[in-house]
Amino acid sequence: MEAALPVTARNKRPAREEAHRADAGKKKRARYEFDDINEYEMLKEIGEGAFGVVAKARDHRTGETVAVKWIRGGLEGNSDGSGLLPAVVREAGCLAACRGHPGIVQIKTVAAGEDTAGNDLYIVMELFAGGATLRSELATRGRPFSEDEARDAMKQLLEAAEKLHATGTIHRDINPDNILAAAGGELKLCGFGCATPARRVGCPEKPVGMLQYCAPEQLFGLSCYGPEADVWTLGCVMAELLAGEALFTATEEDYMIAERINMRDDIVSMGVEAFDETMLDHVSVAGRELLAGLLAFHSDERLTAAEALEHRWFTGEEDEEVQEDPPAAVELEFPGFESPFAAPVA
Ligand SMILES: Nc1ncnc2c1ncn2[C@@H]1O[C@H](COP(=O)(O)OP(=O)(O)OP(=O)(O)O)[C@@H](O)[C@H]1O
Repeated sequence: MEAALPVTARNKRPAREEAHRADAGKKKRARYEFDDINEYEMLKEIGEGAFGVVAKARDHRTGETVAVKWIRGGLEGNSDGSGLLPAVVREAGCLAACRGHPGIVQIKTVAAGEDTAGNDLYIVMELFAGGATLRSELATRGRPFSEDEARDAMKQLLEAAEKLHATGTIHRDINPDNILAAAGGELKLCGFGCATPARRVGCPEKPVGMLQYCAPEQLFGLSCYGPEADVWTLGCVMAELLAGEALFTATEEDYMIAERINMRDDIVSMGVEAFDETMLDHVSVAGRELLAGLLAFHSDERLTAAEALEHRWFTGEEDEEVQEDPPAAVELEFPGFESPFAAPVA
């Protein structure tokens, strides 16, 4: 950790209300209404984000305990959309659009402080008690989720994704580190730093988010992708919950080497080859069928979050159907590679 969060005193100065944007050397002013970070007393660091730490804090005005995500240099932005400010505005905007949904961490406000650290911004959120993530939860258990537990978790996550996608946003960095987990099984999606309005065209060529969870269309470097990319990552999360291990295990270095020598096919194949098919043998036919729908190689064949929630793995409509008409083996088509889900139907 490079620096500790500043412990602020109450009401040192009024809130900063103006952000400065550099525009080809000359300054432009963009007006944002920010809360005053000096109204919050930082109590304890509870997590680390890409641009600063997340801390438990108290709002002096209300006495409420909140989570404050510190974004170093958050006020810096350029007119071409680069820099952190546009990203913070996107993150805060995505969170604000999802306000009220129980599966998404709730934003309260964005704060700045003239006298704390020049260009820094702070996203103030509801505090999700416990500080555990799905990653730490899996590590603590030391065993996979049962199918019922995985169903409960995936329902919450798919409902959160359904809401997010309905607002026209993609998260692009769903992975077990960005899913907060409470002891009772309640989950909340966080880590919206890569979130962006869902666009079919104009996404950056380089994949964002953790590469092991990136959809094939991102890994292939396509510049057009949408909410289907989040659905793929949710498929990776579902497989990880049921297997107790990550689905794709190629390292960032493996991916980088493959990318550098322009072997984009290898980028995906490395992940698939690293996957041990037997890890999901115990999963029901309906569960494997849903996984295949979430992990459809071609994005236009992938289920949407809303469609996935209608799947019989959730609705429980499978038993009669299975007895009357057993479904064919669930297969995933990875061009050129054997399907990891071609296990025989139980
Ligand atoms: N509202 C919250 N309540 C409790 N803990 C939180 C909250 N938000 C984040 N955390 C903790 O802080 C960690 C980092 O969260 P953050 O949102 O910064 O994710 P990130 O993905 O690292 O950041 P970024 O989205 O900027 O890349 C989380 O893994 C979690 O442990």
